[in-house]
Amino acid sequence: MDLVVDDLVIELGGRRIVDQVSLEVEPGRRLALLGPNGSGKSTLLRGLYRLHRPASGAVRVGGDDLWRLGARAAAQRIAVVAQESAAEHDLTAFQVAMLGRVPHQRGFGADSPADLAAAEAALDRVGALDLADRPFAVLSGGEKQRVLLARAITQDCPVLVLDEPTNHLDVTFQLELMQIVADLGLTTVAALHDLNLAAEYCDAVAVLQDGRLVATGDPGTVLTGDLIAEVFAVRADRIPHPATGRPHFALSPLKTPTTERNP
Ligand SMILES: Nc1ncnc2c1ncn2[C@@H]1O[C@H](COP(=O)(O)OP(=O)(O)OP(=O)(O)O)[C@@H](O)[C@H]1O
Repeated sequence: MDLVVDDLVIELGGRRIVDQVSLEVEPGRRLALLGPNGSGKSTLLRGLYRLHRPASGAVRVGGDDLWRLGARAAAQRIAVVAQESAAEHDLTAFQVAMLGRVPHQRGFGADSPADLAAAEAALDRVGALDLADRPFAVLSGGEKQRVLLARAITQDCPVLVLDEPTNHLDVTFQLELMQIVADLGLTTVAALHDLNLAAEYCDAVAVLQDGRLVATGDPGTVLTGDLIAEVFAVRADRIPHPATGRPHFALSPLKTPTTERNP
Protein backbone atom coordinates (compact mmCIF):
# COMPACT_ATOMS: atom_id res chain seq x y z
CA MET A 1 0.00 0.00 0.00
CA ASP A 2 1.46 3.39 -0.89
CA LEU A 3 1.73 6.47 1.31
CA VAL A 4 1.52 9.94 -0.19
CA VAL A 5 2.16 13.23 1.60
CA ASP A 6 0.83 16.05 -0.52
CA ASP A 7 1.88 19.64 0.19
CA LEU A 8 1.42 19.03 3.92
CA VAL A 9 1.39 21.95 6.33
CA ILE A 10 1.16 21.42 10.12
CA GLU A 11 0.88 24.41 12.44
CA LEU A 12 1.28 24.20 16.21
CA GLY A 13 1.17 26.98 18.79
CA GLY A 14 0.75 29.51 15.99
CA ARG A 15 3.94 28.32 14.23
CA ARG A 16 4.31 26.49 10.95
CA ILE A 17 6.25 23.35 11.96
CA VAL A 18 5.85 21.32 8.76
CA ASP A 19 5.99 23.53 5.71
CA GLN A 20 4.59 22.26 2.41
CA VAL A 21 6.15 18.80 2.49
CA SER A 22 5.42 16.37 -0.33
CA LEU A 23 6.63 12.76 -0.28
CA GLU A 24 5.70 9.46 -1.81
CA VAL A 25 6.57 6.00 -0.48
CA GLU A 26 5.79 3.16 -2.82
CA PRO A 27 4.40 -0.13 -1.48
CA GLY A 28 7.02 -2.08 0.47
CA ARG A 29 9.67 0.65 0.27
CA ARG A 30 11.43 2.19 3.27
CA LEU A 31 11.98 5.93 3.65
CA ALA A 32 14.27 7.43 6.32
CA LEU A 33 13.30 10.86 7.57
CA LEU A 34 16.45 12.77 8.52
CA GLY A 35 17.06 16.23 9.92
CA PRO A 36 18.56 18.08 12.87
CA ASN A 37 16.85 18.34 16.26
CA GLY A 38 13.71 20.43 15.98
CA SER A 39 13.50 20.20 12.19
CA GLY A 40 9.97 18.76 12.35
CA LYS A 41 10.47 15.00 11.92
CA SER A 42 8.24 13.90 14.82
CA THR A 43 5.61 16.46 13.91
CA LEU A 44 5.53 15.24 10.32
CA LEU A 45 5.26 11.63 11.54
CA ARG A 46 2.40 12.60 13.87
CA GLY A 47 0.68 13.95 10.79
CA LEU A 48 1.05 10.49 9.25
CA TYR A 49 -0.64 8.71 12.14
CA ARG A 50 -3.45 11.16 12.66
CA LEU A 51 -2.25 12.95 15.76
CA HIS A 52 -1.94 16.31 14.02
CA ARG A 53 -4.56 17.43 11.55
CA PRO A 54 -3.06 19.26 8.56
CA ALA A 55 -3.57 23.02 8.30
CA SER A 56 -3.50 22.32 4.56
CA GLY A 57 -2.43 19.56 2.23
CA ALA A 58 -3.18 15.88 2.72
CA VAL A 59 -1.88 12.46 3.67
CA ARG A 60 -3.18 9.59 1.56
CA VAL A 61 -2.74 5.93 2.37
CA GLY A 62 -3.69 3.44 -0.30
CA GLY A 63 -5.24 6.35 -2.20
CA ASP A 64 -7.57 7.37 0.68
CA ASP A 65 -7.31 10.59 2.66
CA LEU A 66 -6.24 9.74 6.22
CA TRP A 67 -8.81 12.04 7.82
CA ARG A 68 -11.69 10.79 5.67
CA LEU A 69 -10.83 7.20 6.66
CA GLY A 70 -11.57 7.62 10.37
CA ALA A 71 -9.42 6.52 13.31
CA ARG A 72 -10.22 2.82 13.25
CA ALA A 73 -9.76 2.33 9.53
CA ALA A 74 -6.53 4.37 9.66
CA ALA A 75 -5.23 2.14 12.50
CA GLN A 76 -5.90 -0.89 10.31
CA ARG A 77 -3.56 0.59 7.71
CA ILE A 78 -0.84 2.39 9.70
CA ALA A 79 1.01 1.00 12.72
CA VAL A 80 3.26 3.23 14.80
CA VAL A 81 6.32 2.82 16.97
CA ALA A 82 6.54 6.19 18.71
CA GLN A 83 7.87 7.28 22.05
CA GLU A 84 5.79 5.59 24.76
CA SER A 85 2.48 7.08 25.83
CA ALA A 86 0.57 6.86 29.11
CA ALA A 87 -1.72 4.16 27.65
CA GLU A 88 0.79 1.36 28.29
CA HIS A 89 1.57 2.08 31.92
CA ASP A 90 -0.59 -0.40 33.83
CA LEU A 91 -0.19 -3.23 31.34
CA THR A 92 2.12 -6.20 31.04
CA ALA A 93 4.35 -6.48 27.97
CA PHE A 94 1.99 -9.12 26.57
CA GLN A 95 -1.03 -6.83 27.04
CA VAL A 96 0.85 -4.02 25.26
CA ALA A 97 1.55 -6.36 22.32
CA MET A 98 -2.17 -7.28 22.34
CA LEU A 99 -3.12 -3.59 21.91
CA GLY A 100 -2.10 -4.05 18.28
CA ARG A 101 -5.19 -6.22 17.77
CA VAL A 102 -7.64 -3.54 19.01
CA PRO A 103 -8.28 -1.90 15.60
CA HIS A 104 -9.25 -5.34 14.25
CA GLN A 105 -11.61 -6.30 17.11
CA ARG A 106 -15.23 -5.44 17.72
CA GLY A 107 -16.48 -4.84 21.27
CA PHE A 108 -14.68 -5.77 24.49
CA GLY A 109 -13.16 -9.05 25.63
CA ALA A 110 -12.86 -10.27 22.09
CA ASP A 111 -9.31 -11.66 22.22
CA SER A 112 -9.43 -14.69 19.94
CA PRO A 113 -6.86 -17.50 20.01
CA ALA A 114 -5.54 -16.04 16.75
CA ASP A 115 -5.07 -12.62 18.42
CA LEU A 116 -3.21 -14.20 21.34
CA ALA A 117 -1.04 -16.22 18.95
CA ALA A 118 -0.24 -13.07 16.92
CA ALA A 119 0.93 -11.21 20.03
CA GLU A 120 3.04 -14.15 21.15
CA ALA A 121 4.62 -14.54 17.70
CA ALA A 122 5.39 -10.80 17.52
CA LEU A 123 7.06 -10.80 20.96
CA ASP A 124 9.05 -13.85 19.89
CA ARG A 125 10.10 -12.12 16.66
CA VAL A 126 11.59 -9.16 18.53
CA GLY A 127 13.25 -11.39 21.15
CA ALA A 128 10.93 -10.22 23.94
CA LEU A 129 8.85 -13.32 24.70
CA ASP A 130 10.59 -13.69 28.06
CA LEU A 131 9.27 -10.23 29.00
CA ALA A 132 5.63 -11.14 28.33
CA ASP A 133 4.42 -11.22 31.95
CA ARG A 134 6.46 -8.27 33.21
CA PRO A 135 4.84 -4.87 33.79
CA PHE A 136 5.65 -2.64 30.81
CA ALA A 137 6.36 0.28 33.15
CA VAL A 138 9.39 -1.40 34.75
CA LEU A 139 11.07 -2.49 31.52
CA SER A 140 14.30 -0.83 30.39
CA GLY A 141 14.18 1.66 27.51
CA GLY A 142 15.42 -0.93 25.04
CA GLU A 143 13.04 -3.60 26.33
CA LYS A 144 10.11 -1.19 25.97
CA GLN A 145 11.20 -0.40 22.43
CA ARG A 146 11.12 -4.11 21.53
CA VAL A 147 7.62 -4.48 22.99
CA LEU A 148 6.36 -1.42 21.12
CA LEU A 149 7.71 -2.90 17.90
CA ALA A 150 5.93 -6.16 18.77
CA ARG A 151 2.69 -4.21 19.21
CA ALA A 152 3.15 -2.66 15.75
CA ILE A 153 3.81 -6.11 14.24
CA THR A 154 0.70 -7.48 15.98
CA GLN A 155 -1.30 -4.65 14.41
CA ASP A 156 -0.63 -6.28 11.03
CA CYS A 157 -0.79 -3.13 8.89
CA PRO A 158 0.63 -2.51 5.41
CA VAL A 159 2.27 0.76 6.53
CA LEU A 160 4.68 1.21 9.44
CA VAL A 161 5.77 4.55 10.94
CA LEU A 162 8.67 4.64 13.39
CA ASP A 163 9.90 7.64 15.38
CA GLU A 164 13.56 7.22 16.30
CA PRO A 165 13.12 3.46 16.77
CA THR A 166 16.77 2.85 17.67
CA ASN A 167 16.62 5.19 20.68
CA HIS A 168 17.71 3.33 23.82
CA LEU A 169 18.90 0.30 21.86
CA ASP A 170 22.28 -1.34 22.20
CA VAL A 171 24.24 -1.64 18.94
CA THR A 172 23.29 -5.29 18.49
CA PHE A 173 19.59 -4.59 18.66
CA GLN A 174 19.87 -1.42 16.57
CA LEU A 175 20.99 -3.58 13.66
CA GLU A 176 18.57 -6.36 14.58
CA LEU A 177 15.62 -3.95 14.72
CA MET A 178 16.45 -2.41 11.36
CA GLN A 179 16.73 -5.91 9.87
CA ILE A 180 13.40 -7.01 11.41
CA VAL A 181 11.78 -3.88 9.96
CA ALA A 182 13.35 -4.56 6.55
CA ASP A 183 12.19 -8.20 6.64
CA LEU A 184 8.60 -7.14 7.39
CA GLY A 185 8.51 -5.75 3.84
CA LEU A 186 6.05 -2.99 4.77
CA THR A 187 5.75 0.53 3.41
CA THR A 188 7.86 2.24 6.06
CA VAL A 189 8.73 5.75 7.18
CA ALA A 190 11.29 6.02 9.99
CA ALA A 191 12.73 9.14 11.60
CA LEU A 192 16.37 8.33 12.24
CA HIS A 193 19.37 10.22 13.60
CA ASP A 194 21.92 7.70 12.39
CA LEU A 195 22.84 8.45 8.76
CA ASN A 196 24.58 5.08 8.47
CA LEU A 197 21.49 3.11 9.52
CA ALA A 198 19.44 5.17 7.07
CA ALA A 199 21.84 4.52 4.18
CA GLU A 200 22.18 0.85 5.06
CA TYR A 201 18.55 -0.14 5.58
CA CYS A 202 16.41 2.37 3.67
CA ASP A 203 15.61 2.68 -0.02
CA ALA A 204 15.27 6.46 0.16
CA VAL A 205 15.90 9.37 2.47
CA ALA A 206 14.04 12.65 2.97
CA VAL A 207 15.94 15.46 4.66
CA LEU A 208 14.07 18.10 6.67
CA GLN A 209 15.41 21.46 7.74
CA ASP A 210 13.25 24.01 9.56
CA GLY A 211 10.13 22.08 8.57
CA ARG A 212 10.92 22.09 4.87
CA LEU A 213 12.02 19.21 2.71
CA VAL A 214 15.47 20.08 1.38
CA ALA A 215 16.28 16.83 -0.43
CA THR A 216 14.76 13.45 -1.15
CA GLY A 217 15.77 10.36 -3.09
CA ASP A 218 18.23 7.50 -3.09
CA PRO A 219 20.58 7.71 -0.04
CA GLY A 220 23.69 7.42 -2.22
CA THR A 221 22.60 10.35 -4.38
CA VAL A 222 21.12 12.62 -1.70
CA LEU A 223 23.60 12.22 1.15
CA THR A 224 26.57 14.10 -0.25
CA GLY A 225 29.23 15.64 1.97
CA ASP A 226 27.99 19.10 0.98
CA LEU A 227 24.37 18.38 1.88
CA ILE A 228 25.34 16.88 5.24
CA ALA A 229 27.63 19.83 6.00
CA GLU A 230 24.89 22.29 5.12
CA VAL A 231 22.08 20.61 7.06
CA PHE A 232 23.90 19.10 10.04
CA ALA A 233 27.00 21.33 10.19
CA VAL A 234 29.33 18.33 10.35
CA ARG A 235 31.93 16.99 7.98
CA ALA A 236 30.98 13.64 6.46
CA ASP A 237 33.59 11.61 4.64
CA ARG A 238 31.77 9.01 2.60
CA ILE A 239 33.19 5.53 2.18
CA PRO A 240 31.63 2.31 0.93
CA HIS A 241 30.66 0.05 3.81
CA PRO A 242 33.33 -2.67 3.77
CA ALA A 243 30.76 -5.46 4.17
CA THR A 244 27.79 -4.23 2.14
CA GLY A 245 29.13 -1.57 -0.24
CA ARG A 246 26.36 0.83 0.85
CA PRO A 247 27.34 4.47 1.59
CA HIS A 248 28.88 4.90 5.03
CA PHE A 249 29.80 8.17 6.72
CA ALA A 250 32.74 8.99 8.94
CA LEU A 251 31.60 12.11 10.79
CA SER A 252 33.76 14.81 12.32
CA PRO A 253 33.33 18.46 13.32
CA LEU A 254 33.50 20.90 10.41
CA LYS A 255 36.45 22.54 12.15
CA THR A 256 38.47 19.84 13.82
CA PRO A 257 40.02 20.66 17.21
CA THR A 258 43.41 19.53 15.82
CA THR A 259 43.25 22.18 13.08
CA GLU A 260 42.32 24.84 15.62
CA ARG A 261 45.14 23.86 17.95
CA ASN A 262 47.75 23.58 15.16
CA PRO A 263 46.92 26.19 12.55
N1 LIG B 1 2.66 20.82 20.36
C1 LIG B 1 3.55 21.72 19.99
N2 LIG B 1 3.31 23.04 20.14
C2 LIG B 1 4.21 23.97 19.75
N3 LIG B 1 5.39 23.67 19.17
C3 LIG B 1 5.68 22.37 18.98
C4 LIG B 1 4.80 21.33 19.38
N4 LIG B 1 5.35 20.13 19.07
C5 LIG B 1 6.55 20.43 18.51
N5 LIG B 1 6.74 21.77 18.47
C6 LIG B 1 7.93 22.45 17.93
O1 LIG B 1 8.12 22.04 16.58
C7 LIG B 1 9.50 21.99 16.26
C8 LIG B 1 9.81 20.63 15.66
O2 LIG B 1 9.67 19.64 16.66
P1 LIG B 1 9.78 18.08 16.31
O3 LIG B 1 9.66 17.34 17.59
O4 LIG B 1 8.84 17.75 15.22
O5 LIG B 1 11.27 18.02 15.75
P2 LIG B 1 12.21 16.75 15.51
O6 LIG B 1 12.85 16.96 14.17
O7 LIG B 1 11.44 15.48 15.69
O8 LIG B 1 13.28 16.95 16.65
P3 LIG B 1 14.18 15.89 17.48
O9 LIG B 1 15.21 15.37 16.50
O10 LIG B 1 14.82 16.78 18.51
O11 LIG B 1 13.30 14.84 18.06
C9 LIG B 1 10.25 22.27 17.56
O12 LIG B 1 10.66 23.62 17.55
C10 LIG B 1 9.20 22.05 18.64
O13 LIG B 1 9.43 22.86 19.76
